[in-house]
Amino acid sequence: MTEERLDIDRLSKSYGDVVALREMTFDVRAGELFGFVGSNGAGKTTTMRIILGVLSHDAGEVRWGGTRLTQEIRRTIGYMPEERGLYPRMKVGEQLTYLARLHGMSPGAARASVAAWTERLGVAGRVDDEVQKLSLGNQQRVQLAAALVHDPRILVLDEPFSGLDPVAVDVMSTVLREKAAEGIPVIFSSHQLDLVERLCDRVGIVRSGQMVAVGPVDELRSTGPTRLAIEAPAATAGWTDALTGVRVIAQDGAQTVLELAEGVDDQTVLRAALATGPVHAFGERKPSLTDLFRDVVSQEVHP
Ligand SMILES: Nc1ncnc2c1ncn2[C@@H]1O[C@H](COP(=O)(O)OP(=O)(O)OP(=O)(O)O)[C@@H](O)[C@H]1O
Repeated sequence: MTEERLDIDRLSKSYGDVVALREMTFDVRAGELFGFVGSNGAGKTTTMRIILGVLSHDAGEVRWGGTRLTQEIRRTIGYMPEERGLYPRMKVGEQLTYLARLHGMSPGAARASVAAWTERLGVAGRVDDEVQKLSLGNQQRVQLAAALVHDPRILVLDEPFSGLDPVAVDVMSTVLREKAAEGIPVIFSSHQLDLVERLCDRVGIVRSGQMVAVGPVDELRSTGPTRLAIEAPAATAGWTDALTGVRVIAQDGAQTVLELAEGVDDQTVLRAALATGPVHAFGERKPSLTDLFRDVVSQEVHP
């Protein structure tokens, strides 16, 4: 396979007795923004660190364009580590130039790239300040600049949105979309599911070190059992009790959200709702990414 695609193929990793990854498998295609989600400890950071080569793994491999990742390919990855990786006492501009040079850029190209990215990310006025003098959000902007400054061919970002104000979230989102539009595969982890749902081409949900659902958000939302949202103001609690294969997911005032088992006829549910009095709304409700995530997490195995 020569397509420019990052293949994460059956990665396994244990830390002593703790199994962090169990044959983690997915791919990130050139030009797509891939959201990597999962509960705390599900294995996202471990996967990303293995992709980067800063952490060893027990089995499996990572390929780029069909070739097992070499150090040379890894040098072309732009990485934003979760623990962040800037030198607190080094000046922003010096640090970014140093990183660009480390990735093989000429002094002139490095300086131009630093100027362009600090401007773009709104920290151009801080290039002569030490990193530790910046607010956390601004440090994060610098951290993104550090991932981008060497013109990477692949972007791997561990929770890039955490702690950012809404304006910075917009800037970060736009930059990531642009990078994907340039044909770069972009993978990022996040717990901000609304944002992931809005931004990503595809999403992967991880549970206990395994990829359990992957695909475009719309596709994932169309899978699974049918859910109905019904607004019946006269209905009292327990109005669905007599219905077989019907589970109440949420009850909020006049609105009830139900999940139907396979083969349950929604018209039977409608008749039951009408038997309670007027029905003001009745329709299918697709789960949000947050709903899907909750479903996945509720099946979590705790070793
Ligand atoms: N250095 C380590 N030593 C021992 N166990 C570790 C180490 N790093 C991670 N783990 C364990 O490996 C598992 C996966 O952790 P990882 O940090 O990859 O999860 P995550 O999905 O990134 O979580 P979060 O959303 O909280 O950042 C967890 O059970 C964690 O406790």
